[in-house]
Amino acid sequence: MTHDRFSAGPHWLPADAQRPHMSPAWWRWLASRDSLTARLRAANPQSFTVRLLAQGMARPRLDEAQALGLDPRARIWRREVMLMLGDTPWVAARSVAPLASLHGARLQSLGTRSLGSWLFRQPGLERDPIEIIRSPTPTFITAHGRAAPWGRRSILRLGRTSILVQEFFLDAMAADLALPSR
Ligand SMILES: C=C(O[C@@H]1C=C(C(=O)O)C=C[C@H]1O)C(=O)O
Repeated sequence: MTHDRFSAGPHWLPADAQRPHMSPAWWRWLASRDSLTARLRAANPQSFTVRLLAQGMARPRLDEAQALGLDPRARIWRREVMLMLGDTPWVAARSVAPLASLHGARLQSLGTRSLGSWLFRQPGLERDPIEIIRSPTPTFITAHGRAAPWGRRSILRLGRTSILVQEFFLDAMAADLALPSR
């Protein structure tokens, strides 16, 4: 099975290394360590929904395997969603977890409930440092919208379960929030 690739532009960099290249408005979205779902719901409670694009076993992308310290041939669980405000996709998210680390975490049964709304309720949740990428173009979002200038990722840890959560902000969100071009 070929690895899913995307032209990632420069590599994932620590948030602080990218901070000088972005506006404060983008920094507030990219660097927040709380739940993105909660922030989107606050932006428009009535119309936030999760559209499930794909979920199940797969092979990691090379950058995902490297972030999770996995052999690229390892099988992982992956979930791809669009976070919607009304009919508009604002964020494309791809979350990846090593199968061996799931330990019964009820990720498969999430459906269109937000991963974050479950994760951030778990006691003892830990979040690794956030990394940011400039101009990502992950293939799974091309049919649903154009990526805005930034994407972010971090590993969320719950006991022995590690989930690499990647969020790619879309142009429509930038337009709706009148966010600057970078
Ligand atoms: C991690 C969070 O959950 C959000 C919801 C996701 C989902 O439902 O698959 C994936 C990533 C996040 O954008 C969050 O709310 O911060």
